[in-house]
Amino acid sequence: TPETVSRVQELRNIIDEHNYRYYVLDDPQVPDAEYDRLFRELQDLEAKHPELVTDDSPTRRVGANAETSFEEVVHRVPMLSLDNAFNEDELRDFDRRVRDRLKTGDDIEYVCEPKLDGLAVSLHYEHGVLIRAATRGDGYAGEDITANIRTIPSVPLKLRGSDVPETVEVRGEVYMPKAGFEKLNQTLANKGDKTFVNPRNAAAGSLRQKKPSVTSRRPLEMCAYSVAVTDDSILPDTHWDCLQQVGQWGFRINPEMSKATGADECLAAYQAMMDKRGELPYEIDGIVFKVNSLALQQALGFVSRAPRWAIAHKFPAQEELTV
Ligand SMILES: NC(=O)n1nc(-c2ccco2)nc1N
Repeated sequence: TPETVSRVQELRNIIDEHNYRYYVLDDPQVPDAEYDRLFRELQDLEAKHPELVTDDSPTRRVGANAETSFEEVVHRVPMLSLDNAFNEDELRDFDRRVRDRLKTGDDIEYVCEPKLDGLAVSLHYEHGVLIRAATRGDGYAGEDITANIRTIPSVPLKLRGSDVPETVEVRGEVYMPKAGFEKLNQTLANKGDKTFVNPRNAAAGSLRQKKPSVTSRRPLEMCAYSVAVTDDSILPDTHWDCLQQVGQWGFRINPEMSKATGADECLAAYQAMMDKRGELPYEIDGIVFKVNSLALQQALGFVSRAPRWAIAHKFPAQEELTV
């Protein structure tokens, strides 16, 4: 009946918004019991009216009998790796190369992002619906891990809001928070199973599962860090504003992000991030500085394997620090 159809649609919108508040903003608006009641009502209605079920329903995160195909996916825009800076001089060299290439004496504004130590993924949305998710692979082609990615609560199955582009590709890092990693290893050890060496391996192993139902039981999260491809819809003209837009579409963006102008401020941001590294709930292995202006990014382009407009300034390896 029309009432059922509208109730199903209303429940989906309400549940999507609660998921966004809970998993992306870490700021739930209702107690879990209220959420569970709404979710069960939607499940019951969908069970009674299977013809109403759509792939982007919040009840469809773990595909019924979906198996991950790991088919090859060619990236429309290559997912290139980042060049590294290991010390202050190399960071200053990067900033100088940027200014020399742009033939400007002005200080450059950068966005400073913690470099999450997880797995880079690329998510493709058409008409606001998640169509395909792929690993980075060799940068030019990766593996299809859509069924597994769908099980991650902080990955929107449908972009939030009304003005979403026809096609958009959002890239980010899938990672396992430290607490979830410790708990998973404890569970594995209790079962006599092999444990993971670090959260990055645990995230990789969890995304490599053939069964999405296994992935869905792993504490994975995703943080978006770039928009790669869109139709001719207008994107903001700075990387920072693009990320705010991606946050509005329902993605988690990193709350530790900041802006810095010139090499000195970048180095201050590097030190500040290193100082707070221990208390972050996830592992990071550096800070990524990206030229904020998309026009300047365009002008700088990429060298064969890495963008000229970004650098990953790595921390000393963790074990060295603990010695
Ligand atoms: N791993 C990580 O957190 N990354 N990686 C990039 C990146 C890789 C290529 C362009 O940007 N950005 C961030 N925050």
